[in-house]
Order: sequence, then C-alpha cells, then structure tokens
Amino acid sequence: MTKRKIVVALGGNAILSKDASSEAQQAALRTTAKYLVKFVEQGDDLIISHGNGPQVGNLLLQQAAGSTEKNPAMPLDTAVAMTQGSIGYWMQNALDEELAAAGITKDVATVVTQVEVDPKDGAFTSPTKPIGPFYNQAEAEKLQKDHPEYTYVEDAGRGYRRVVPSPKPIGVNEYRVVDTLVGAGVIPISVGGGGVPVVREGNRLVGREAVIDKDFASEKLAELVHADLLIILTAVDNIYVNFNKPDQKKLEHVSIQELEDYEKDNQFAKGSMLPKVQAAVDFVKNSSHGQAVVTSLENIGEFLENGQGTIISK
Ligand SMILES: Nc1ncnc2c1ncn2[C@@H]1O[C@H](COP(=O)(O)OP(=O)(O)O)[C@@H](O)[C@H]1O
Ligand SMILES: NC(=O)OP(=O)(O)O
Repeated sequence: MTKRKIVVALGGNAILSKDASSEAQQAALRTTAKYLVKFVEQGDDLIISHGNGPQVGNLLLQQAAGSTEKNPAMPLDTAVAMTQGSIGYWMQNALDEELAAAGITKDVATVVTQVEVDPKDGAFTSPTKPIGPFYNQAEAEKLQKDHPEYTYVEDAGRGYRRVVPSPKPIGVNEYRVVDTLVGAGVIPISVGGGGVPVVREGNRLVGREAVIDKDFASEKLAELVHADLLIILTAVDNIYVNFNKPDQKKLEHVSIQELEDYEKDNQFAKGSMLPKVQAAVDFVKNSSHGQAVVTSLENIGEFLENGQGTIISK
C-alpha cells in the first residue's frame, strides 16, 4: 500500500458526548486515538483536525462568569485559540500513549492555526453556528431577553443553542508549517475548531469573533497541502439518502455529480451532514487526484480493510 497524506476531521462524538469534564473528554480522545493509530500502523501520514462547538461555547460562559474589570473575559477568536490549545493537548497526550502502546515512535504537535476569512462574508450578519450547551425553550427565551446582543435558535429538534457567525475559510495561514511537520514525520493537529478566524489588513492578521466550520477548514487545508484523502469522521458509517426514513439508502462509492444532485434534492440536513457533503465535494473538485470519505471512527478498520464508508470521487 502506498503512503498517503490524509487530513482527518474529527466529529463531535470523537471528543464529547454528554460529560463535558476534562476527564471525560480525555477518555473519549483516548478511544479516538486507538482508531487513528490504525492509519499510522499502515504507513499513512496524518493531519488531524477537530471541532470545538460545545467547548468554545462552554469556555465563553466560564469567561463571562468569572470576568471582572481587572480580569476581563476573552473575545471569541481568542477563545477559539484556547480550545485549539486544550483539545490539542488532550489529543497529543492520547496519541502519544496509543502510539507508544502500538510500538510506534512518532511525534504529535498541535499548531495554533489562523484561518483567513472574508471580512465581507455574509455570515457576519447572519449567525448559524451552534456553540455551547443546549437549553430548553424557557431558558432560551430568558437568555435572549438578558442578552439581546446574542442569537439563540432551535438546533435540529434537540433544544436551543446560541449561534455565532461562521464565515467560509479562504486561506490557512500556517499550512506550510503543517506540511513541513508532515514531511518531518510528525503528526500535526491543525485547524482545530475550524481555525482562529482572521482577516488580512495589510501585513496584519486581525481576529474576528466567529467559529469556522471544521469540515470546511479541513477541506481548505487538505487542498493547500495536496492531500490524497480528506476523511470526515462522524457518528454514522455512511452518508444516506432518505436518511432515517424506511427507504433510506446507504451511499458507498459516489461521484461529486451524484452528491450535488442529491444536495439539490435537499437530502442532507443543514448544519449537520450538508457541510460535510459540501466539503467533500469541494475537495474532490479542487484537488488533482484526491478522494473524500465520510464514515465513523468505529468504521475505520472496515474502511482500511474493505473500503467500507462513503467514498467520494470525481
Ligand atoms: N443524509 C444523511 N446521511 C447521514 N447522516 C445524516 C444525514 N442527514 C443528517 N445526518 C446526521 O448528521 C450527523 C452528522 O452531523 P453532526 O453530528 O453535526 O457532525 P459532527 O460529527 O461533525 O459533530 C450524523 O450523525 C447524522 O445523524
Ligand atoms: N468548529 C466546528 O465546526 O465545531 P463543531 O464541529 O464542534 O461544530
């Protein structure tokens, strides 16, 4: 098997399910690391990215609760950088342990990554990215009254959450560093939480209060480092059409044209499967030879051994 350069984007369930304590998130990441080591065992070069929606929202709440004039709460761009650090630390620690258990000598390093966005991106005036905890309707209504500057919306029938702007990534400032690390045999963790959103002002990169979708940021990074594969890991083994209906159909090998047709047919839920499908299609379209895969962590073994999962090609 030839050595491949793979960008792996980790879904929310790879880090946090119900318990938001650091112990529980670290335990989940140790399980995640066991799966990811399978790629390393077969000689692939990995670049890992991850989400931060629950974590960055929780961090903002902690910041607000403890803030004083002398110890002010940090803005959202800085909070994103803080979650890159904390989740990166947990992921490095978990991978170090699992690589050692597998007898593999390889370093892992987190790169605080700034992702460029367009200051005129319409997302800045139309927040859509859910962050932090879920609320019931009464709680959300009270929060909305107390914080008219924030937006709370219903999130896919699961409760209410605060939403923030989520502009599209147009560049990854540290992509060359990431590629250099891969070339040196290191496993980089990059564009965590979609990357810190920044806009270019001359020679300066200036932070913006937003949370970029990690699937789109991972796609941009995969393009820039000329990855062979973009693997988007989530809670399902495959993308489906007629998802959760009696006639649901699993997609196995699918072309970008077919996926675009299904997208026009509204087959993919906004804010959950749709960004993954769009990121996968963009990567395959914009790379000379790349493929994209959407599957679950638990299915990695089946993907590696039998090609199971949804595999998207030109
Ligand atoms: N057409 C579809 N095919 C498969 N899953 C879908 C589809 N539409 C919506 N989903 C849901 O989208 C989820 C993935 O989105 P989400 O949980 O937001 O992602 P993440 O894993 O990045 O946190 C899947 O676990 C599944 O429940
Ligand atoms: N930044 C981001 O996309 O996070 P989630 O995947 O947790 O929503």
